[in-house]
Amino acid sequence: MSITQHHGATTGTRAGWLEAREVAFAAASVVPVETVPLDAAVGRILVEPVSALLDVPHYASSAMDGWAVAGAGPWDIVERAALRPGEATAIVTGGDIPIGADAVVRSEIAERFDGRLHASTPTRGHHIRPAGEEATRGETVIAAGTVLNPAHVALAAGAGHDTLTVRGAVTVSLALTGGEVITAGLPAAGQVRDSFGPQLPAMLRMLGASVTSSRRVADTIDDTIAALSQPGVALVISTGGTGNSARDHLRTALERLGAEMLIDGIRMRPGGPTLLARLPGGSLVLALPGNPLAAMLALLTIGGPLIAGMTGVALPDLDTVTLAVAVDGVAGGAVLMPYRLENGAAVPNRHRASGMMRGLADAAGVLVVPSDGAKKGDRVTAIALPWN
Ligand SMILES: Nc1nc2c(c(=O)[nH]1)N[C@H]1C(S)=C(S)[C@@H](COP(=O)(O)OP(=O)(O)OC[C@H]3O[C@@H](n4cnc5c(N)ncnc54)[C@H](O)[C@@H]3O)O[C@H]1N2
Ligand code: MOO
Repeated sequence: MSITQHHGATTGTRAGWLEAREVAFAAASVVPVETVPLDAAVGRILVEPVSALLDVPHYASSAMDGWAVAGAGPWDIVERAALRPGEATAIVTGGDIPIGADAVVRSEIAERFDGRLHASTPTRGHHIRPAGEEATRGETVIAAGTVLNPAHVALAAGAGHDTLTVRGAVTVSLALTGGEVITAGLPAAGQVRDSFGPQLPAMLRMLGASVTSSRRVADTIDDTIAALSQPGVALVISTGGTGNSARDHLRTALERLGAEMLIDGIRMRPGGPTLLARLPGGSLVLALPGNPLAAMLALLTIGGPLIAGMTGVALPDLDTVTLAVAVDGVAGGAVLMPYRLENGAAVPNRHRASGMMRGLADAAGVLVVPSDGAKKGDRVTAIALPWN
């Protein structure tokens, strides 16, 4: 196929912007939940509420190094696990409070002489951490749906758990095309520094998926087919090659693999050539355009909903912002514009052409401007950025 031939044209009808989100969300099969050790649960979404398997703490303990005392002082010093009034026994922080003890006296305010312990008599319960102070047995301490942080998994350990059941991890294989792409140093004319290698794994992590493999695809049909059809991979995300030029093999590869086109282009700019396809084995291919901003906006448009669907959580909400200025639309679809906020209202950033990153790098979010544009003061749909 020659590059003068109808490049970027679609074989089917392009999806509307909102429709594309919904199609991507609905296309996803939920990854099965898994039970993982506590340290592997950080960042995952809890499926079942965590309840305390015992009182936390499960026994009354001392909050200080010192003396467990019973009744009023001075006290006879004994070495026993049960005290009678007028007796004291040494105790360390965290130590089990002896039966009959009323309080703990800190070591530095007590004096030992005449074989007895002297200090003013503490109030009942002083420096004793009662059992069940943090949670009682059976009490829910972490709600289902929580994204687990390091404190949550420590809390689960304290509540007696060894593992947690979390939503399945969405894993992604990346297939990056582009013979002109170089990964280090200064590019010569006709070459371009790789935008995707450094940003896609982090971006996908923020959207709730993790990249488990990444390969550079040669400009050949065979290598493209091999990259898209990896056994056991539920989601392949490719970059570039979505056009119809002689060097773009993606569509041909999908056709040869017998893929079902779920989204054959989106009525949006940049990012219009984005594809979503299902291979006969059930795995999904999200094909992002090669232009860096187009790819990021496509990922925000349908990548987020797709990963949410695979994770088994709700379709992400959209924002609405007030425009500080009038903006022009473009016939045929939504225009996505990274914006900044000035006095609480949105102003489109400069440097937002399809191949640029500056506008997005400094953005508060991305406006979704309707094809007929919008006036100053209008409320317009916006996408939040996962790093803001
Ligand atoms: N005749 C037409 N040409 C184009 C059309 C069209 O409708 N008719 N659509 C344009 C649009 S819109 C987009 S978007 C791109 C889609 O291009 P591809 O997905 O085929 O991507 P490539 O051609 O491989 O690359 C496009 C552009 O992106 C650069 N690129 C690719 N990979 C990387 C990377 N890893 N890091 C940085 N930059 C990358 C590549 O060098 C190209 O400049 O097609 C338009 N053309
Ligand atoms: O998706 Mo293309 O510009 O719209 O870059």
